[in-house]
Amino acid sequence: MDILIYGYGTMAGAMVDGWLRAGMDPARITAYNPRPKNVPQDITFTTEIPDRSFDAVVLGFKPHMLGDIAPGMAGVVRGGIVLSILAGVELETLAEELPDARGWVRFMPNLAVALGKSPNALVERGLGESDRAAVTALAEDLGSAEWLPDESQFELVTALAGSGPGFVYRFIDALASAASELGLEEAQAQRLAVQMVDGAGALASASEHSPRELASRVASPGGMTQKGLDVLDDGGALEKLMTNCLAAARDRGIEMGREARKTAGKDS
Ligand SMILES: NC(=O)C1=CN([C@@H]2O[C@H](COP(=O)(O)OP(=O)(O)OC[C@H]3O[C@@H](n4cnc5c(N)ncnc54)[C@H](OP(=O)(O)O)[C@@H]3O)[C@@H](O)[C@H]2O)C=CC1
Ligand SMILES: O=C(O)[C@@H]1CCC=N1
Repeated sequence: MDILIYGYGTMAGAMVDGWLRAGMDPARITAYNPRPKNVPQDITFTTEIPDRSFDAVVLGFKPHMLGDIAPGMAGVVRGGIVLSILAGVELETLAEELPDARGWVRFMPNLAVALGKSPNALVERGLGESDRAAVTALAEDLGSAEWLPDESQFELVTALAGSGPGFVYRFIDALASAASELGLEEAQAQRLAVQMVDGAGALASASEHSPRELASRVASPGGMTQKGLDVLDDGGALEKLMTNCLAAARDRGIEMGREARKTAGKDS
């Protein structure tokens, strides 16, 4: 499968890093961006829209740009598979805007693709079995492939797994700032917070126990951790905060989908 990256920004660049890290032949990757970008050696880069089609085309631009950009993409997607990382943009909109493709996939990664550690949410229209297997392999090179049966929860999944690193980074930052506020040297607080989350995440991944169970294993009866957990749990504070956080992100995704349809002239 030869791949065109159409719009080489932060996320698409991280996907290329991940695929190369997983051993993909760089000759399979072409990247188009209207302005020059630093790209890994050995992939092909161009600031001109290629005049041929590709097996798969990753949409790497901003969601609201789809309506303006799609007409110029007919040639590159002809007969291929569209892999859209555009937040909020539905399969229906992709199929209407890029009708020359043979299949459309919403492929929602996060920035950990660069390390092969992203859960990648997937939902498709028009793929046969072998295309689906090929897309699964592309996702697994970047972490894992999580196919969804339909799009109904895709914005929520995007909030959790796509935006999620942003929420975790904010949590790490808050932990470090709090420790620094309470007297620890700032750089050391940040180092400790980052390494702690790294180890805790790895343990949660490897463990047979749920995160809830792991938390109670950390909290020795009558000890320090329980006192801290009591603050987070008071009135369901953390759970309420996270529910509001995910709902706000999800709802923005739904709104962005509407905006993309409007820009594409498909909605009022
Ligand atoms: N950042 C993240 O963690 C995630 C992002 N996404 C999705 O990834 C997409 C890109 O986001 P992100 O990487 O953060 O944003 P960036 O701004 O880094 O990337 C957008 C890219 O689109 C390029 N671009 C601008 N105009 C055009 C055009 N006419 N044709 C082709 N490319 C164009 C930009 O080029 P230039 O810089 O030269 O203007 C830039 O390289 C979004 O749709 C977003 O929803 C999905 C999951 C996670
Ligand atoms: O913030 C955004 O809209 C994109 C989608 C998921 C992560 N970044």
